[in-house]
Amino acid sequence: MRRRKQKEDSEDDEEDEYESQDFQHLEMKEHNLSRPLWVLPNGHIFLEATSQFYRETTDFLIAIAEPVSRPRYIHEYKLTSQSMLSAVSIGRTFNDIMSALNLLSKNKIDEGLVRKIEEWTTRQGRLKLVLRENQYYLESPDQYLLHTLQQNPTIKEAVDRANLSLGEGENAIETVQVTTKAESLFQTLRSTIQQLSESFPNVPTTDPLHPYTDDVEIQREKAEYDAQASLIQQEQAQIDDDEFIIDEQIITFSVRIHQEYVDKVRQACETENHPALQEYDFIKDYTLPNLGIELRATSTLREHQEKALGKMFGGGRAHSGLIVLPCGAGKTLVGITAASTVKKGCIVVCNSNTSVEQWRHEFKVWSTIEDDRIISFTSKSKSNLPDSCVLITTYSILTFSQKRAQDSQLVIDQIKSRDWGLIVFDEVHALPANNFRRVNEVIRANCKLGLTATLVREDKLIKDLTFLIGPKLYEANWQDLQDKNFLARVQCVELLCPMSGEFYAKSLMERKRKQLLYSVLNPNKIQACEYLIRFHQARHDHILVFCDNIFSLKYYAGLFNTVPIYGGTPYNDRMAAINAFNQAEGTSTLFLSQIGDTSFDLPDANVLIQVSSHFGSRRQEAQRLGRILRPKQTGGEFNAFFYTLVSRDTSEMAFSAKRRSFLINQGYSYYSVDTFYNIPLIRSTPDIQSFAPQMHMQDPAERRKLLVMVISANEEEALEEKVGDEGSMQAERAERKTYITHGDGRREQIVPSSFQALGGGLMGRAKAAAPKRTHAPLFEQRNRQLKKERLLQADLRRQNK
Ligand SMILES: Nc1ncnc2c1ncn2[C@@H]1O[C@H](COP(=O)(O)OP(=O)(O)OP(=O)(O)O)[C@@H](O)[C@H]1O
Repeated sequence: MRRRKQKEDSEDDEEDEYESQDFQHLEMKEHNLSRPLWVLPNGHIFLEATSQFYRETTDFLIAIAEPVSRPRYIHEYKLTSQSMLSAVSIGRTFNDIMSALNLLSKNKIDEGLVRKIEEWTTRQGRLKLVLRENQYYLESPDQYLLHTLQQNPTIKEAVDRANLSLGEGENAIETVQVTTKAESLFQTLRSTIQQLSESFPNVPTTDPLHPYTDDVEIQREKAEYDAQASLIQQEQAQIDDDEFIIDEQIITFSVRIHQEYVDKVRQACETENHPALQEYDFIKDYTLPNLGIELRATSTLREHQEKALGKMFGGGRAHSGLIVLPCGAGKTLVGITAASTVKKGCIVVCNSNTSVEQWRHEFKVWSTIEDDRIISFTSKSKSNLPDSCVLITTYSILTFSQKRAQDSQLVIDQIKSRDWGLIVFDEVHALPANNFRRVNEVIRANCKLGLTATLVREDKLIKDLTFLIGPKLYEANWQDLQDKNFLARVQCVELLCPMSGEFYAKSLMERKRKQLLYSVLNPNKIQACEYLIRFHQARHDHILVFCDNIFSLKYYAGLFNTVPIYGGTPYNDRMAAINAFNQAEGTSTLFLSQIGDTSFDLPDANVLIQVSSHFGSRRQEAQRLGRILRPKQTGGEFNAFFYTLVSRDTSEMAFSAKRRSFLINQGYSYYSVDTFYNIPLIRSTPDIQSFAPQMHMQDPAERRKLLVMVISANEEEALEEKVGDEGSMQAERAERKTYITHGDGRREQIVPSSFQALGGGLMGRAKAAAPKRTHAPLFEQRNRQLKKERLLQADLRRQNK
């Protein structure tokens, strides 16, 4: 595990790699001033965010390319094989893409890149695995490809089995479906280019971001810009004529495959280098019973939610894939709308019991579904399934591999015995791929939707998601949502705290793992943290303090007489603290371990201070930022504050730089300051020092006491808390033991204290409840520490004299 973590941290993602090349000799096109894109031969695309065509061009780029970095003025995207798969899955074709790119690019597009795009789009887009009228088909416009694929033994077997099960008079192998080319092209490119043409006459003059001012020279340039815009408009009209008004026919061939082979056939197509996109023709599904669910008349989708769902349901079929929206942008409503559109049995899988309850609540708020049609299946709640329902459960329940409680097993058997219209994977990025495979084994779902805030994962397992669920269908731009007030406006600050001399000196004598404790409990960092807490308390803010190391978390929380929230916090204490935080009228402060990264709903939090974190994890940084992203009604330029406290000259500095990179690429700017007086918000606030005299760590005796405590801590105490599925599984195990069967067959539930210690079935680690293992190396280590402690005490006594 440890080794894996290190691997995650050391690995650099492909996103980070950037080939530096000389692009001075790009051939510029006519009217390049008003075209918004630079398309480089290496597939990187740069968008001028100041362009009048910014909005439409962004929609187009999001559909065909991976966002690399989107700061305020210039956005960078990258064309990749995966992004092309996503583009093809939502109906883009090579011609669509090239027409739009040629129109929008300032420079002529490199021939090599054009060939690459052609290869990506034609190879990947040619095959679909379609569920139509309750039969599975491999579908392609390329008849030869379908024949070739049938040479693969698995696909051949799947086709042969399907033929065996055909009824008399049914058509044998291939069927033909016809659509017009004009129709399909119209549906795709039209939306992009027509929107562009509509916006051409409106050259902005008052846009503050726009580079044009009153200067005479600039006015001349602007006139030229206007003239170019109308020329491009004509060019666009020309494209309409050439590309759209062709009433040609596209013929689609399909071959039927047996239902039992669906996953194997997908795998085989992948191996043959022709990944099959999954589509579900839910309108023509007459086998699965319908589910009575509609969105309420009062539920109005936001623009980004509509766009995401538009991609999922393009062409009247449901496309399996991933939707990426930042925390707080309304993924839950996207999932609920998808369920209300498909109107068949739906499973939602989330990562904690708390999330299960939240989803249940939101289904009731946004949709008309009857109460008895929403079933929560957790370690605490189990019931029989009606013929069609929304089932909300957790990953750990579905993937639990040991013997289950009898009533759990009954529910699992019911889940396995039927087909589901839709499965929604919440927080899809957080789970290992083998868990998804296990979920796939348990559930047969016709369409799969993965929801996530970030597709960043240090271990590259994210690529497996494309295979297991489907390509990315939509990814929102964080800054755009912030500008529209759908997200809070966050100021990010990294505060560098010098290591206090005695802590630094002693930490050098320790092994790497233990050094972490010295950096987290660095008295200067504690002071900075306390200062920020007191400052924001005075503003009546809702403050979250994150610390992944439990030993330190307890210390920080202790300074404020607060209960720390981590895996070992008893369930009732935990919920009481969270409820108090959410209901507080004035200020409130919560100290959390990494179980707070995703598990709890804390909508009012607007300040986050992290004193320790999981190495260089960009995903955790993004998740944590998400904790304060819920839109806020108040505030000036910024209404949420994200602080990372870093001990100078320690490994924390390198990790911090890596953690920030994801958010910087989302357009957030970080202030790095070396004293809290330089934090912009604090500098502009009067009376900033008024509470300084009451603060901890001013008395040398208190610092020494802390130093002794850190020295005497053992290495295990320097470790992070381990959270995730494991905790929930342990809860499930504990839960199994909580039943006794009486002589008359009656079962009675008992809640043992260890179960309480686990947090009553929520996330958390049994570590706190489990007895500590004792063995020789630990004794030796302890002895070494005692010796060090005695030496230090003597040292301190000498200094005091
Ligand atoms: N279309 C909408 N209209 C009004 N409110 C909305 C809409 N969509 C979402 N919200 C509200 O925005 C808030 C955040 O939504 P939600 O919890 O679904 O976000 P999320 O993306 O799942 O965030 P997280 O990852 O933090 O759970 C909720 O209070 C939700 O009710």
